[in-house]
Amino acid sequence: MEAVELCLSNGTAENADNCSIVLELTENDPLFDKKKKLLLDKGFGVKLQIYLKSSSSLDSISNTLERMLQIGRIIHLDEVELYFGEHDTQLGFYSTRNELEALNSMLLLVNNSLSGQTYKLVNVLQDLQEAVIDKIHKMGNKYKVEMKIDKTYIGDKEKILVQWGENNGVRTKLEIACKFSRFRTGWAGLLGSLKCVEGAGRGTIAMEDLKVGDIALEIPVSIIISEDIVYKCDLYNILQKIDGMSSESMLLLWSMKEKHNCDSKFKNYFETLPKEFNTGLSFGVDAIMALEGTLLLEEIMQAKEHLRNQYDEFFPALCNDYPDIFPAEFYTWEQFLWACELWYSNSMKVMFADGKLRTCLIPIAGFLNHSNILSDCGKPELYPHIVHYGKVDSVTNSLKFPLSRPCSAGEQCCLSYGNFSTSHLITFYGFSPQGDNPYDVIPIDIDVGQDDCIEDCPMSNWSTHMVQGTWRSNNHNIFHYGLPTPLLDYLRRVRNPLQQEKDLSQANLEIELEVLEDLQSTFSAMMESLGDSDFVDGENTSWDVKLAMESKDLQRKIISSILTSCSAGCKLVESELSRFVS
Ligand SMILES: C[S@@+](CC[C@H](N)C(=O)[O-])C[C@H]1O[C@@H](n2cnc3c(N)ncnc32)[C@H](O)[C@@H]1O
Repeated sequence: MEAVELCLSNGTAENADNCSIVLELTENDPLFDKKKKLLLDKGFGVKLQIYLKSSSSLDSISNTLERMLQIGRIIHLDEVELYFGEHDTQLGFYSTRNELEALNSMLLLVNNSLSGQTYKLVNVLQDLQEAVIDKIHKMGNKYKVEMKIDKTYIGDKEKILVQWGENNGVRTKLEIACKFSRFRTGWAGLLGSLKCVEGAGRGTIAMEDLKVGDIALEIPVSIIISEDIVYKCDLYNILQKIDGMSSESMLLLWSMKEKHNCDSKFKNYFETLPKEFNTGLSFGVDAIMALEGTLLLEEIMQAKEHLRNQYDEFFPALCNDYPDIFPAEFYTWEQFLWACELWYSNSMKVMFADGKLRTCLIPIAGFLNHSNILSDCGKPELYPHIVHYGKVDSVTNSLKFPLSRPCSAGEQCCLSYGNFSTSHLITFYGFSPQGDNPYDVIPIDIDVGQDDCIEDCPMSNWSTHMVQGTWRSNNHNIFHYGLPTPLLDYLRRVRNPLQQEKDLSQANLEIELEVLEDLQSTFSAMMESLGDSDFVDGENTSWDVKLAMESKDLQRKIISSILTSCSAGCKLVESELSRFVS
């Protein structure tokens, strides 16, 4: 899971009747040039100082917020959103994830500006704060999810862990549910749509109505499992002498032994962990065979090879040299894989008070599931309740999980593990999100040399190119075809480096045809390598083969959409070209 960092900075009070808030795109943003270009195109700079007067009316506050939001959205775009570059012109935003992050950054800026202001300015800032929260609420009404939980399913081990946590200073407004189903209300509810979540295992449910800013969960640093724990144990003296031994590897080896330790401080935590994680790293032979030709197969094989090399580096040497400290029965390849799956699927990156980022296991917080919601139009969305987490509060020496959007009593409270593709989620977390995931992209292997870069045009300079299902695009017109502009522009430039205007000249149209035919042949070959569609017999198919086939079908669906768009595009271009012939 990834921590989210803010890249906006806030300003200071100007005088008793004015204050300003500064929004800034920081230069260490890896997408700085591209975002800067977009900001300039929209008439903004990379730094914008917004002035608020104590006499500001509600209308002017609302306009100010809209302006701040336009900048905030661009600052919070991720690589995929920036590459595919389209935003929903009807709704006026890019994605629920982006909107939620932009709104919450605004809220943080306003909250920070509130301290130390004069009475009059506090009123204006509070109006702005309310306007932001109102926008967050309005977004949420469309996606209201209700959870049906059967409390008899709450397990004893989970109850004991929560009790242990509370005795050690954990504060929680969430309870653990072991089995639940959910159905959507709101527009979708009116349509009578019923959605069950299957296979998400345990999750966290709000015990009361939680507002934006409420702390859903607070974990003291003393019960967070981080590298500091290893430094205090008997393994450390040996591990520290091994060249290239990272703190992550030490933690893996520590957890393989600690789970057998009856006197462990974390015994209650280990008791709640599954015996098997069922991620892509545990796929059996049938599932691997079913994956032939897929990106998921590549991802799983690469990850497994890396882990196998790591295992072979340490074992059996450590068991042979120090059998008392590394008993062979605790350090089998299967146990190593279990520990890797634990750390991949349950760890979070945490910034500690000393400014160091450490990968940690966090008891109780480990029950938080990844947000995955279907919007009213059936589009799956990343819409987490908790966005900004992962930084230790140095005053309380605890990790807090504040709400970025409301969560009603009885609703599942989720965070985001990151903007991951389905193949990544299957490989490292063992699940495939519902419906169509915006991060399901197929990278295109083009060797983009330095000479190909256009210095003044950051939006055209991408070191990697990719495609996604063309059903996600709103623009299937000539010169677009539902395909990403950076890719099309790159392929056009390869054919004619001097092309400037996208007009309907014969030379341009001929290039369009070549580009589309080129893409068609690349993707036809990719489709062929996937073979025919497989039949899934729901009841008799194992979990891994089911996931493998789902993932293969998804890849087929994306490729098929590209082929359909290329062929529709060719027809459009040919029809324009026929004017020249006649
Ligand atoms: C950090 S744990 C969350 C708690 C977990 N559900 C449990 O029972 O221990 C991560 C695991 O939860 C499951 N999970 C999380 N979010 C999910 C989702 N949106 N859909 C399906 N499974 C999910 C996956 O198995 C994932 O590896």
